[in-house]
Amino acid sequence: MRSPEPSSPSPAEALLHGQFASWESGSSNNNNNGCPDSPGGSGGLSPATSPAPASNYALTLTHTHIHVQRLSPRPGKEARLLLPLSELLGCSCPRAPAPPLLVLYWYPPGKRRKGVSRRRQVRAYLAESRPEAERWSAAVQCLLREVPVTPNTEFSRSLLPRPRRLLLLVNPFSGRGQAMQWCQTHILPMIREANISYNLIQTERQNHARELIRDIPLSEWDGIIIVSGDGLLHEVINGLMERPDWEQAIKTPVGILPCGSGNALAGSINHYAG
Ligand SMILES: Nc1ncnc2c1ncn2[C@@H]1O[C@H](COP(=O)(O)OP(=O)(O)OP(=O)(O)O)[C@@H](O)[C@H]1O
Repeated sequence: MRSPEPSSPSPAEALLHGQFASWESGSSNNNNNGCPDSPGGSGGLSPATSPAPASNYALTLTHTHIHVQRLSPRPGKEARLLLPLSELLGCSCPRAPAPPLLVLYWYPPGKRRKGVSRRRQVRAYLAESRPEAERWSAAVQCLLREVPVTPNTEFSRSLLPRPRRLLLLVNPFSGRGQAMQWCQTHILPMIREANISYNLIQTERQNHARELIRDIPLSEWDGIIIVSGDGLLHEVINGLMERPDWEQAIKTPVGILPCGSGNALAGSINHYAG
């Protein structure tokens, strides 16, 4: 977790407050950043395998953070931690028969030699009941989707807007031919963690993406993501500009996840974005 935060949230700031138990990650847990007994880690989730006693936490949700205070063992100032919502990708509450977990997918920034990188961490907390875990999951998602909420809000999934929908266009032959593999291992898991729904289309030939984008109802999509090199992006822009509604169509958010050989455009965007 990030650096310890000395101050607790005031009761007026709290949107939700509750008690949870720790839930260990199945894989090695070396991402605690100095937080002893912190639940979660970098891998998948599984029941605690060690006989170590469970830690108990008080979680407080505010508009900007999740405050985590360890209650036992060894409560105290050093056991108080802060999760900024700006670093949270999403959350989930796995369905029964899984236990009532609040699972947080967290990507804190870390320094590397050049620029900043983000490393995935999963934090899971065992709630007292399934309705409580679902209430927290809904509340966190409301905040991530910028739904206006107050401490009086009765959090439930019904408050959430429809999930965002992305159209992914993947050129399986771009670059070294690893675009689909990257999708499976990196991109799709992140999209799912962010509670985004998607449709993935593999391009089958030259101009496939261009024709597709020219003809599909764009209102069904919140954005188009290109998993490829510059060539496919070029096709998508051409497809948007060839539509009768091009003036509106060209405003569709388009993203590129570079998997080509040159990736000059993605490199240039990254460079100018800092
Ligand atoms: N299934 C496919 N078979 C053959 N060509 C394809 C297929 N899908 C897309 N293409 C074409 O391949 C061209 C090159 O693809 P892309 O730009 O993604 O990769 P790249 O050439 O490796 O990357 P870069 O442009 O960054 O060097 C695109 O213009 C596209 O028209």
